Amino acid sequence: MGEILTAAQMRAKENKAIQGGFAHGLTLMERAGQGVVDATFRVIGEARDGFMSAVVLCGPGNNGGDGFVIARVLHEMGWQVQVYLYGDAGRLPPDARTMYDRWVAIGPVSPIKDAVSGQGDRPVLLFDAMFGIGINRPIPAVCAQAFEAICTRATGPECFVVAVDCPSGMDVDTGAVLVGPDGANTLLERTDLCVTFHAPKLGHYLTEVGRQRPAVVDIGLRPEDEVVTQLVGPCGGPAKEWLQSVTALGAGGHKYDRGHVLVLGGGVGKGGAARMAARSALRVGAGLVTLTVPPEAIPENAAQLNAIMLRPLDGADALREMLADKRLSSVCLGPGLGVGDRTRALVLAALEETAQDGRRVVLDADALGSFAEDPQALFEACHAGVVITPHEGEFARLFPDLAERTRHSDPAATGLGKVESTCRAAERLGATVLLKGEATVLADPEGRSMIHAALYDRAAPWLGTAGAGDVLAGLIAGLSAGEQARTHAPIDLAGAAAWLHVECARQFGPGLIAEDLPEQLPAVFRNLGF
Ligand SMILES: NC(=O)C1=CN([C@@H]2O[C@H](COP(=O)(O)OP(=O)(O)OC[C@H]3O[C@@H](n4cnc5c(N)ncnc54)[C@H](O)[C@@H]3O)[C@@H](O)[C@H]2O)[C@@H](O)CC1
Ligand SMILES: [K+]
Repeated sequence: MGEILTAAQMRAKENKAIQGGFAHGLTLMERAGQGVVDATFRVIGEARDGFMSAVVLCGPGNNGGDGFVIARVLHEMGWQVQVYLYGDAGRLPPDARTMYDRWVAIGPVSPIKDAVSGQGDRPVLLFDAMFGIGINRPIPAVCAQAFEAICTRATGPECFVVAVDCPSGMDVDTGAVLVGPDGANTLLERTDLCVTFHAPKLGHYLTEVGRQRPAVVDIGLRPEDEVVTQLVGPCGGPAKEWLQSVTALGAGGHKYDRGHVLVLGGGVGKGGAARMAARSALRVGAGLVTLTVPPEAIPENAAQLNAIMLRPLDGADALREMLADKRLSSVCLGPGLGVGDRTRALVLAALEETAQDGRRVVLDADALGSFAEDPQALFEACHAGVVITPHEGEFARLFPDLAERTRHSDPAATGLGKVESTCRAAERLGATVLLKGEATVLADPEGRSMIHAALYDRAAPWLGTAGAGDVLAGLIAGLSAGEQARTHAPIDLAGAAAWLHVECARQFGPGLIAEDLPEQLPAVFRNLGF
């Protein structure tokens, strides 16, 4: 899994390298600027004769410093480069000032307001080096206007927009674009490629910044030595190797080694969600799956199930008795269970029975909805083996204060990014939280956090379909049941489930309905080389 940083972590890393004497700020900036140019040409290919024009928009901080390096590197390659600066050159920070001086020995710098008229030809390349990780308020209107005016100049080729570190105005911790009262910021939507340094930042995987994943330039900083957020996935290596340890599939062995999942289902006519969860648990590798439902719902379920076993369940006491059998190695509650007292009692019974031995419990949908009036009761009962899988609405009902502060558009000092609020929720709960979305965020009470982004080359918008969440809950329960699960933290299993969920959707393609997801798993595993 790859590592992703907050702005503060990136700054700390740079400061440590510079103060520790491992790197000079100017060297880092030189590598950053050169790296942006290299990454750009890797994507667009070599320049076409006669169309070698670029514009670099530089800001008042070190992001602007990168811009002056970019301008110089392009000039040395024979490009015609126009450079615009927002702010006063006399107030640039020292490294950026040095890079400015090196550029002005080569070519002119115009004030950014000169670009607002839209005169001149559109350049082939437009570099946004106005603001990077140092932005703390919306970008000045003149910067947004100059950018837009260049993109919409009347003549010239379509320009390819490169965001240096991030589209200016993006808060890299939350992925939110800071927009002032005086205008729009079109930088995010117009960005073709974002090139960042050392490691992606959270915002790059909470929001799409460009038409493909951001390019990451190695500027010579050391790898992470502290806990940082991880990006779920095989991260360059073969997916099979990564999944082999997390799933029970590599193990072979007896069905009992692959665990026994208990899924609780709802009443008559409400059984589809739990059946999909159960089927997903079985397909993803659990050895056995039992669905347990109110006695009156047995005939309906019996008519639908074959490989999945079926047992009647009267209520919470009966569930306690059932869970006294420790061979039931993970439990999934919520899909189609119904909101209300019965579900509350079932959840509390399951949590109590599993608290001592750390058996894994997945709580989704109605299992969470049943605690909307009294989240504290859920917090008190949860233990480290639990994974909750709320969507944003369910999250807001359990953690109203955190949700309020996470509203995407709120860049105020009290705002929280999705990652930070999920971490706080996990801490409060004492259990793992998987907050669903295009960018799914996971956090556990040990302080680990992950993002699983269904963005860029892993976008699967058709996954937003009824019942997809029930499948995800079943996948997590299925991965949590086997012997192998004992050596993995719940967050790692939940992350792998989220990855497989999206992989199924991507391999199936548009037209997908939730039932297709577990049926796609065999092809997914086969294509991965299992
Ligand atoms: N030596 C280093 O520290 C390196 C820094 N790098 C670059 O430096 C960037 C961070 O540099 P900085 O910390 O200087 O921050 P930025 O260049 O992102 O911008 C901060 C500057 O803009 C001002 N500012 C913020 N919001 C503003 C607004 N709305 N209106 C007007 N001014 C505003 C701040 O007061 C500050 O002067 C990174 O994103 C990266 O591009 C890279 O060159 C790698 C090496
Ligand atoms: K930028």
